[in-house]
Amino acid sequence: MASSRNLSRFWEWGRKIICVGRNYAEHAKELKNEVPTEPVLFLKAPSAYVREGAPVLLPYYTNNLHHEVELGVVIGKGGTNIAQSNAMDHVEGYALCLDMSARDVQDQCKKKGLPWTLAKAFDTSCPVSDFIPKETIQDPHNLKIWLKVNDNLRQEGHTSSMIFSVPFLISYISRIITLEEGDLILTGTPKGVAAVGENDEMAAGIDNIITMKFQIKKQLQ
Ligand SMILES: O=C(O)/C=C/C(=O)CC(=O)C(=O)O
Ligand SMILES: [Mg+2]
Repeated sequence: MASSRNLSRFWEWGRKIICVGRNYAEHAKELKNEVPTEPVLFLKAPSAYVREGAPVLLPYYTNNLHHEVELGVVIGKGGTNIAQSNAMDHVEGYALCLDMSARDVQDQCKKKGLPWTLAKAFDTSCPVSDFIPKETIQDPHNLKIWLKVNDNLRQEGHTSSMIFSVPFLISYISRIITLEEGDLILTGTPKGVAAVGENDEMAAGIDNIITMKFQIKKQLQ
């Protein structure tokens, strides 16, 4: 699945960030949501990307910014109506990702029936690790992902607990939104989401494959 351009800096491509919500039953339950029978999808803007060394911003309009650690899937070969049986041929690699979420804003949006854009798609809402080549991960459904805040473990989950598998998600999404080279799919977070505040340090990892660290800073108005 050779790509025409190097995807090891996929965040520079400006392509879509497609997020799957409520893909772990324990997380759906901790936020008092029903366990879904179909994937819940939303989007982040490419300006949501942030890399280690730069801060994750605490938006001025939230009092409850949550961390969500997630496995990201980097698309190498685009397509529409991709069959589940071929879906993994469209994967170039993976990344460890955070889906930073302004939970109070999201709750308000849910109450008012409004989209989640303010809660989920703001600048720096998608911290990402280095690119992980596909060959490094034999099975994306056999990984432990974790997140600590100031050295305290907050989230530890196993990707075997995903409700919808990576091939299913690729196939499902591609029937609605054409997938393109450089797109990133966030596959949902396990339980343990909680608030972070100014100057907190988040560290996250996938097994012994990758780790990353980010600090929270207040957004200047
Ligand atoms: O439904 C809610 O209240 C919240 C859902 C999410 O934030 C979904 C995710 O982003 C996720 O499960 O990873
Ligand atoms: Mg999420």
